[in-house]
Amino acid sequence: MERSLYERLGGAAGITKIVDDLVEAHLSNPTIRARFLPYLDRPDVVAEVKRHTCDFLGTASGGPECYKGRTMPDAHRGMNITEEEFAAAVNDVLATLERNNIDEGSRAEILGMVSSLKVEIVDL
Ligand code: HEM
Repeated sequence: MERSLYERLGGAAGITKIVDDLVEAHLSNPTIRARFLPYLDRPDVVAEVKRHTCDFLGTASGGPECYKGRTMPDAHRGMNITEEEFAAAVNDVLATLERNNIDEGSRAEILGMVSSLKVEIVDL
């Protein structure tokens, strides 16, 4: 039987590493870094958002986690995130997965999931 996406991401430990790397990638990405810089003064908030993002990925990939963060529209409402910013964030996701040796099929699955969320995140 094929391994679940959760297993292919390396389970809880693999996902934690991916989310840590993703935040670093966002902070180095000129298109979106300004959105995340203010959080550097709030390590408690960063920890909470990271934990939510791990649970979000865990829940979406078939792991035992249960996402208890806000809905995507609630988390991003009022930010006026542009299509360009959304594309930059997706690029960070794909580059981070590749850097963590996640196979191409799994990367394509995540690209599909993330792309489907665009209407819940952009222009709110
Ligand atoms: C690619 C699709 C995206 C997904 C799957 C996603 C997912 C998430 C998740 C799960 C959270 C945590 C929500 C919570 O703690 O309740 C979050 C928060 C956040 N996201 Fe996104 N996001 C995406 C795109 C973006 C983009 C494009 C930006 C900005 C350029 C962005 C900026 C933020 C910020 C600043 C927060 C923290 C909000 C706060 O705590 O006030 N996100 N996102």
